[in-house]
Amino acid sequence: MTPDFDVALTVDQLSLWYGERQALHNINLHIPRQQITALIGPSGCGKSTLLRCFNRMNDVIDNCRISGEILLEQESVLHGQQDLSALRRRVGMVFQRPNPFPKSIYENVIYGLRLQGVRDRRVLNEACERALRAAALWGEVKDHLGQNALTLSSGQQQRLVIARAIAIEPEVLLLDEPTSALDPISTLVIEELMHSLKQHFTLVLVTHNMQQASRVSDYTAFMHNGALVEFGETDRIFTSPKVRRTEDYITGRYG
Ligand SMILES: Nc1ncnc2c1ncn2[C@@H]1O[C@H](COP(=O)(O)OP(=O)(O)OP(=O)(O)O)[C@@H](O)[C@H]1O
Repeated sequence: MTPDFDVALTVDQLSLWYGERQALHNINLHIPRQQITALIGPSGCGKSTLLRCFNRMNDVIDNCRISGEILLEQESVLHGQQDLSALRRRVGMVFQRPNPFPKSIYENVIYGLRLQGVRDRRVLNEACERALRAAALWGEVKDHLGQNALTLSSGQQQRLVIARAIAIEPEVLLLDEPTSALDPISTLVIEELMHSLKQHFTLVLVTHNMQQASRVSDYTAFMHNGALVEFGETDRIFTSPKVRRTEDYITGRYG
């Protein structure tokens, strides 16, 4: 069925196996452009596995086999001529634990641009400021960009990692439980940040936190046992789910 929104990613009959064990079962899903889509579901249901398919992070896992297709703006992600580093420039990722490099704040942010061969100091400085502003960190770090990134608080480190990811202007940003290692205040800061980032990027968020999914996401996909059970606008999923299993999960009856 054609969705009534602009599509950034199309998942078409996607199945995935780790060795003999099937972890994703025939997933069909459209991820809306410049919106936040939350992937929710009980532990082990395949949320992170699906997220990792979007930038082919599963490629490094031995015995991982995939069938079906994912399209990024109509181009094949899984097959075809897609170059992995080009794909990952278009589809950035932020993990559960902040993982800045043991370098200065400045060098962290411009890391991807340096890899791309950008040398012009003015271009790098502007990109650094732009990314830090977009990641709501500029005000806190602008006077000590040379400081080692590991001296920042975890909440600041996570915003720095987001700045690093967006400095190269990806189309899609994948967020795998980005606040689960953070305190409630840092969590709220990142949630507000996600809200502003969707003006420029498509966000896909894996979260265990139902309040977070309902607070920040526009669309929600509920997964169970490797299958997509239900997808729709977040307000609808949380107020009138069509499937009993979704209702049981979001009302805390299991998971
Ligand atoms: N590298 C791997 N090798 C083998 N099996 C894996 C691997 N990664 C995940 N799995 C299995 O695939 C299934 C889905 O895991 P996945 O991490 O995607 O679930 P999840 O919904 O993100 O879970 P959680 O919420 O606990 O992070 C699980 O049964 C898990 O044990």
